[in-house]
Amino acid sequence: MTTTLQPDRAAGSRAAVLTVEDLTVVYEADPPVTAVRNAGLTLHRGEILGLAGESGCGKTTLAYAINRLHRPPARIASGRVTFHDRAGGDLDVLALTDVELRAFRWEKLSMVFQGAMNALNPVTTVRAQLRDTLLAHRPGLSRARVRERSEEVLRRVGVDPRRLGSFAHELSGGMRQRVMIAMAMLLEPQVMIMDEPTTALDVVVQREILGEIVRLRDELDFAVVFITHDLPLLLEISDRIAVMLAGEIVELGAADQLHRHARHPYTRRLLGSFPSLSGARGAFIRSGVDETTAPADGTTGERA
Ligand SMILES: Nc1ncnc2c1ncn2[C@@H]1O[C@H](COP(=O)(O)OP(=O)(O)OP(=O)(O)O)[C@@H](O)[C@H]1O
Repeated sequence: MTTTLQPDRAAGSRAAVLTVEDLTVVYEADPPVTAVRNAGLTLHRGEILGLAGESGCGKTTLAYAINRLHRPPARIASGRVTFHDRAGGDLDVLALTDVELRAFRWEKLSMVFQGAMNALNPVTTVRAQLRDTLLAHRPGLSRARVRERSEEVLRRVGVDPRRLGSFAHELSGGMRQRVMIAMAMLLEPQVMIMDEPTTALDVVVQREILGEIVRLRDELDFAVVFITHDLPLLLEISDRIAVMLAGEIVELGAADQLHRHARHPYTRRLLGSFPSLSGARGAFIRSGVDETTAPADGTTGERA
Protein backbone atom coordinates (compact mmCIF):
# COMPACT_ATOMS: atom_id res chain seq x y z
CA MET A 1 0.00 0.00 0.00
CA THR A 2 1.29 3.45 -0.84
CA THR A 3 0.31 6.32 1.36
CA THR A 4 -1.01 9.18 -0.71
CA LEU A 5 -2.63 12.48 -0.03
CA GLN A 6 -6.31 12.08 0.53
CA PRO A 7 -8.08 15.21 -0.66
CA ASP A 8 -11.30 14.27 1.12
CA ARG A 9 -9.52 14.73 4.41
CA ALA A 10 -8.57 18.17 3.26
CA ALA A 11 -12.02 18.98 2.02
CA GLY A 12 -13.33 18.69 5.53
CA SER A 13 -15.59 15.73 4.96
CA ARG A 14 -14.36 14.36 8.28
CA ALA A 15 -15.64 15.44 11.65
CA ALA A 16 -13.87 18.21 13.51
CA VAL A 17 -11.77 17.28 16.52
CA LEU A 18 -10.58 20.75 17.48
CA THR A 19 -11.95 24.18 16.71
CA VAL A 20 -10.08 27.40 17.42
CA GLU A 21 -12.11 30.58 17.07
CA ASP A 22 -10.95 34.15 17.14
CA LEU A 23 -8.02 33.41 19.44
CA THR A 24 -5.90 36.37 20.50
CA VAL A 25 -2.81 36.00 22.69
CA VAL A 26 -0.98 38.99 24.09
CA TYR A 27 2.40 39.13 25.83
CA GLU A 28 1.91 41.71 28.55
CA ALA A 29 5.33 43.24 28.00
CA ASP A 30 6.10 46.92 27.64
CA PRO A 31 4.80 47.59 25.07
CA PRO A 32 2.42 44.61 24.84
CA VAL A 33 2.95 42.22 21.91
CA THR A 34 -0.09 40.68 20.22
CA ALA A 35 1.58 37.44 19.16
CA VAL A 36 -1.62 35.75 17.90
CA ARG A 37 -4.46 37.81 16.49
CA ASN A 38 -7.98 36.48 15.91
CA ALA A 39 -6.72 33.07 14.84
CA GLY A 40 -9.28 30.55 13.68
CA LEU A 41 -8.91 26.99 12.41
CA THR A 42 -10.66 23.65 12.42
CA LEU A 43 -8.70 20.45 12.77
CA HIS A 44 -10.40 17.35 11.38
CA ARG A 45 -10.05 13.83 12.72
CA GLY A 46 -7.02 12.09 11.29
CA GLU A 47 -5.66 15.03 9.32
CA ILE A 48 -2.21 16.55 9.39
CA LEU A 49 -2.51 20.30 9.50
CA GLY A 50 0.74 22.14 8.88
CA LEU A 51 1.34 25.51 10.48
CA ALA A 52 3.91 27.53 8.54
CA GLY A 53 5.40 30.98 8.83
CA GLU A 54 8.68 32.65 9.54
CA SER A 55 10.32 32.82 12.93
CA GLY A 56 8.44 35.05 15.35
CA CYS A 57 5.09 34.94 13.52
CA GLY A 58 3.35 33.33 16.51
CA LYS A 59 3.25 29.61 15.71
CA THR A 60 4.55 28.42 19.07
CA THR A 61 2.42 30.92 20.98
CA LEU A 62 -0.67 29.62 19.18
CA ALA A 63 0.24 25.98 19.89
CA TYR A 64 0.85 26.67 23.57
CA ALA A 65 -2.37 28.63 23.94
CA ILE A 66 -4.42 25.81 22.35
CA ASN A 67 -3.09 23.49 25.04
CA ARG A 68 -3.12 26.23 27.71
CA LEU A 69 0.58 25.75 28.22
CA HIS A 70 1.23 29.48 27.78
CA ARG A 71 2.85 31.19 30.76
CA PRO A 72 2.82 34.82 31.87
CA PRO A 73 3.43 37.34 30.46
CA ALA A 74 1.39 35.56 27.75
CA ARG A 75 -2.37 35.95 28.24
CA ILE A 76 -5.27 34.72 26.16
CA ALA A 77 -7.11 37.95 25.55
CA SER A 78 -10.08 36.45 23.71
CA GLY A 79 -11.34 33.49 21.74
CA ARG A 80 -12.50 29.92 22.10
CA VAL A 81 -10.83 26.52 21.85
CA THR A 82 -13.23 23.58 21.64
CA PHE A 83 -12.24 19.94 21.69
CA HIS A 84 -14.83 17.62 20.12
CA ASP A 85 -14.35 14.36 21.95
CA ARG A 86 -14.63 11.06 20.07
CA ALA A 87 -16.61 9.79 23.05
CA GLY A 88 -19.15 12.56 22.41
CA GLY A 89 -19.48 16.01 23.88
CA ASP A 90 -17.48 19.20 23.48
CA LEU A 91 -14.85 20.47 25.91
CA ASP A 92 -14.35 24.19 26.34
CA VAL A 93 -10.56 24.02 26.74
CA LEU A 94 -10.15 27.58 27.97
CA ALA A 95 -12.63 26.91 30.77
CA LEU A 96 -11.10 23.67 32.08
CA THR A 97 -10.05 23.65 35.73
CA ASP A 98 -6.46 22.71 36.55
CA VAL A 99 -7.53 19.17 37.44
CA GLU A 100 -9.52 18.81 34.22
CA LEU A 101 -6.62 20.24 32.26
CA ARG A 102 -4.20 17.67 33.67
CA ALA A 103 -6.57 14.91 32.60
CA PHE A 104 -7.03 16.51 29.17
CA ARG A 105 -3.33 16.80 28.35
CA TRP A 106 -1.65 13.59 27.11
CA GLU A 107 -4.99 11.78 27.22
CA LYS A 108 -6.95 13.81 24.65
CA LEU A 109 -4.27 16.11 23.27
CA SER A 110 -0.53 15.80 23.56
CA MET A 111 2.33 18.00 22.49
CA VAL A 112 5.87 17.36 21.31
CA PHE A 113 7.89 20.49 21.92
CA GLN A 114 10.73 22.12 20.09
CA GLY A 115 13.84 20.35 21.32
CA ALA A 116 11.69 17.82 23.16
CA MET A 117 14.55 15.38 23.12
CA ASN A 118 16.05 17.43 25.91
CA ALA A 119 12.83 17.22 27.89
CA LEU A 120 13.40 13.65 29.06
CA ASN A 121 14.18 13.42 32.74
CA PRO A 122 17.95 12.75 32.95
CA VAL A 123 17.84 10.85 36.25
CA THR A 124 15.15 8.24 35.53
CA THR A 125 14.91 5.52 32.94
CA VAL A 126 12.66 5.58 29.89
CA ARG A 127 10.64 2.84 31.61
CA ALA A 128 9.97 4.99 34.68
CA GLN A 129 8.94 7.99 32.61
CA LEU A 130 6.49 6.04 30.48
CA ARG A 131 5.13 4.26 33.57
CA ASP A 132 4.64 7.50 35.53
CA THR A 133 2.70 9.11 32.69
CA LEU A 134 0.56 6.00 32.20
CA LEU A 135 -0.23 5.57 35.88
CA ALA A 136 -0.98 9.26 36.40
CA HIS A 137 -3.88 8.84 33.97
CA ARG A 138 -4.75 5.17 34.46
CA PRO A 139 -3.96 4.48 38.13
CA GLY A 140 -5.55 1.02 38.06
CA LEU A 141 -3.38 -0.34 35.26
CA SER A 142 -1.59 -3.59 36.10
CA ARG A 143 2.20 -3.79 36.01
CA ALA A 144 2.01 -6.24 33.14
CA ARG A 145 -0.21 -3.92 31.12
CA VAL A 146 2.10 -0.94 31.83
CA ARG A 147 5.05 -2.97 30.57
CA GLU A 148 3.16 -4.14 27.50
CA ARG A 149 2.00 -0.68 26.56
CA SER A 150 5.45 0.86 27.12
CA GLU A 151 7.06 -1.76 24.89
CA GLU A 152 4.37 -1.31 22.28
CA VAL A 153 4.77 2.48 21.94
CA LEU A 154 8.54 2.21 21.70
CA ARG A 155 8.22 -0.40 18.96
CA ARG A 156 5.82 1.85 17.12
CA VAL A 157 8.34 4.68 16.92
CA GLY A 158 11.20 2.36 15.98
CA VAL A 159 12.98 2.08 19.32
CA ASP A 160 13.99 -1.34 20.63
CA PRO A 161 11.96 -2.05 23.82
CA ARG A 162 15.22 -3.10 25.49
CA ARG A 163 15.84 0.64 25.68
CA LEU A 164 13.25 0.87 28.46
CA GLY A 165 16.12 0.49 30.91
CA SER A 166 18.13 3.34 29.36
CA PHE A 167 18.68 6.84 30.65
CA ALA A 168 18.35 9.81 28.28
CA HIS A 169 22.13 10.30 27.97
CA GLU A 170 22.49 6.73 26.72
CA LEU A 171 20.28 7.46 23.70
CA SER A 172 21.08 9.31 20.48
CA GLY A 173 19.22 12.53 19.71
CA GLY A 174 17.00 10.72 17.21
CA MET A 175 16.14 8.03 19.74
CA ARG A 176 15.33 10.57 22.43
CA GLN A 177 13.05 12.37 20.05
CA ARG A 178 11.35 9.07 19.16
CA VAL A 179 10.87 8.37 22.87
CA MET A 180 9.19 11.76 23.28
CA ILE A 181 6.89 10.96 20.37
CA ALA A 182 6.17 7.58 22.00
CA MET A 183 5.32 9.43 25.21
CA ALA A 184 2.96 11.72 23.30
CA MET A 185 1.21 8.66 21.80
CA LEU A 186 1.10 6.71 25.02
CA LEU A 187 -2.49 7.44 25.96
CA GLU A 188 -3.78 7.41 22.39
CA PRO A 189 -4.67 11.09 22.21
CA GLN A 190 -6.96 12.29 19.47
CA VAL A 191 -4.72 15.27 18.71
CA MET A 192 -0.94 15.64 18.71
CA ILE A 193 0.63 19.08 18.41
CA MET A 194 4.21 18.86 17.16
CA ASP A 195 6.29 22.00 17.28
CA GLU A 196 9.43 21.63 15.17
CA PRO A 197 9.72 18.06 16.43
CA THR A 198 12.62 17.06 14.22
CA THR A 199 14.44 20.28 13.45
CA ALA A 200 17.43 19.44 15.63
CA LEU A 201 17.99 16.11 13.89
CA ASP A 202 19.95 15.29 10.78
CA VAL A 203 17.98 15.07 7.57
CA VAL A 204 17.93 11.26 7.27
CA VAL A 205 16.71 10.71 10.83
CA GLN A 206 14.25 13.57 10.42
CA ARG A 207 12.73 11.97 7.33
CA GLU A 208 12.50 8.59 8.98
CA ILE A 209 10.68 10.03 11.96
CA LEU A 210 8.34 12.08 9.78
CA GLY A 211 7.59 9.00 7.71
CA GLU A 212 6.67 7.22 10.88
CA ILE A 213 4.42 10.04 12.06
CA VAL A 214 2.51 9.87 8.76
CA ARG A 215 2.32 6.07 8.98
CA LEU A 216 1.14 6.13 12.59
CA ARG A 217 -1.47 8.73 11.74
CA ASP A 218 -2.72 6.46 8.95
CA GLU A 219 -2.86 3.52 11.34
CA LEU A 220 -4.19 5.17 14.47
CA ASP A 221 -6.13 8.07 12.99
CA PHE A 222 -5.11 10.84 15.35
CA ALA A 223 -4.94 14.40 14.07
CA VAL A 224 -1.68 16.33 14.00
CA VAL A 225 -0.90 20.03 14.07
CA PHE A 226 2.62 20.12 12.68
CA ILE A 227 4.54 23.36 13.17
CA THR A 228 7.66 24.28 11.26
CA HIS A 229 9.17 27.09 9.25
CA ASP A 230 10.14 24.41 6.71
CA LEU A 231 7.44 24.83 4.08
CA PRO A 232 8.74 22.21 1.61
CA LEU A 233 8.54 19.65 4.39
CA LEU A 234 5.02 20.71 5.30
CA LEU A 235 3.92 20.41 1.70
CA GLU A 236 5.07 16.81 1.75
CA ILE A 237 3.40 15.68 4.92
CA SER A 238 0.34 17.90 5.42
CA ASP A 239 -3.22 17.52 4.24
CA ARG A 240 -3.87 21.20 4.79
CA ILE A 241 -1.58 24.11 5.62
CA ALA A 242 -2.21 27.29 7.58
CA VAL A 243 0.19 30.15 6.91
CA MET A 244 0.82 32.66 9.68
CA LEU A 245 2.11 36.17 9.26
CA ALA A 246 2.61 38.56 12.17
CA GLY A 247 0.20 36.71 14.44
CA GLU A 248 -2.54 36.17 11.86
CA ILE A 249 -3.50 33.12 9.84
CA VAL A 250 -3.47 34.68 6.40
CA GLU A 251 -4.17 31.55 4.35
CA LEU A 252 -5.47 28.07 5.08
CA GLY A 253 -6.06 25.47 2.43
CA ALA A 254 -5.31 22.02 1.04
CA ALA A 255 -1.56 21.54 0.71
CA ASP A 256 -1.73 20.88 -3.04
CA GLN A 257 -3.97 23.83 -3.63
CA LEU A 258 -1.74 26.10 -1.61
CA HIS A 259 1.31 24.94 -3.52
CA ARG A 260 -0.23 25.45 -6.94
CA HIS A 261 -2.55 28.38 -6.35
CA ALA A 262 -1.47 30.29 -3.26
CA ARG A 263 -3.80 33.22 -2.82
CA HIS A 264 -2.00 35.39 -0.31
CA PRO A 265 1.06 37.32 -1.56
CA TYR A 266 2.95 36.33 1.59
CA THR A 267 2.35 32.62 0.89
CA ARG A 268 3.64 33.11 -2.63
CA ARG A 269 6.68 34.89 -1.27
CA LEU A 270 7.23 32.09 1.23
CA LEU A 271 6.94 29.48 -1.53
CA GLY A 272 9.32 31.49 -3.69
CA SER A 273 11.92 31.55 -0.95
CA PHE A 274 12.40 27.78 -1.28
CA PRO A 275 13.95 27.05 -4.70
CA SER A 276 13.11 23.37 -4.27
CA LEU A 277 9.43 24.23 -4.57
CA SER A 278 9.60 25.24 -8.19
CA GLY A 279 8.84 21.67 -9.30
CA ALA A 280 6.18 19.14 -8.33
CA ARG A 281 5.25 18.73 -4.73
CA GLY A 282 7.65 16.28 -3.11
CA ALA A 283 6.31 12.83 -2.36
CA PHE A 284 9.30 11.31 -0.63
CA ILE A 285 7.87 10.97 2.83
CA ARG A 286 4.40 9.84 1.94
CA SER A 287 5.29 7.50 -0.89
CA GLY A 288 8.40 6.28 0.87
CA VAL A 289 6.64 5.30 4.04
CA ASP A 290 6.06 1.71 3.23
CA GLU A 291 9.18 1.03 1.28
CA THR A 292 11.79 2.84 3.31
CA THR A 293 10.53 2.93 6.85
CA ALA A 294 9.03 0.46 9.25
CA PRO A 295 7.24 -2.76 8.39
CA ALA A 296 3.47 -2.58 8.66
CA ASP A 297 3.35 -4.60 11.85
CA GLY A 298 5.27 -1.86 13.64
CA THR A 299 7.83 -4.31 14.98
CA THR A 300 10.72 -2.30 13.70
CA GLY A 301 14.25 -2.61 14.78
CA GLU A 302 15.97 0.29 16.36
CA ARG A 303 16.98 3.42 14.53
CA ALA A 304 19.17 6.39 15.21
N1 LIG B 1 7.88 36.31 26.74
C1 LIG B 1 7.63 37.13 25.71
N2 LIG B 1 7.44 38.44 25.89
C2 LIG B 1 7.18 39.26 24.86
N3 LIG B 1 7.05 38.85 23.58
C3 LIG B 1 7.23 37.57 23.33
C4 LIG B 1 7.52 36.61 24.37
N4 LIG B 1 7.63 35.38 23.81
C5 LIG B 1 7.42 35.56 22.49
N5 LIG B 1 7.18 36.86 22.20
C6 LIG B 1 6.90 37.44 20.88
O1 LIG B 1 5.74 36.81 20.34
C7 LIG B 1 5.89 36.69 18.93
C8 LIG B 1 5.59 35.25 18.52
O2 LIG B 1 6.61 34.38 19.01
P1 LIG B 1 6.53 32.79 18.77
O3 LIG B 1 7.67 32.19 19.51
O4 LIG B 1 5.17 32.33 19.03
O5 LIG B 1 6.82 32.73 17.20
P2 LIG B 1 7.19 31.45 16.31
O6 LIG B 1 6.51 31.67 15.01
O7 LIG B 1 6.87 30.21 17.03
O8 LIG B 1 8.74 31.60 16.14
P3 LIG B 1 9.86 30.44 16.02
O9 LIG B 1 9.61 29.75 14.72
O10 LIG B 1 11.14 31.22 16.04
O11 LIG B 1 9.69 29.57 17.22
C9 LIG B 1 7.29 37.16 18.58
O12 LIG B 1 7.17 38.49 18.11
C10 LIG B 1 8.00 37.12 19.89
O13 LIG B 1 9.01 38.11 19.94
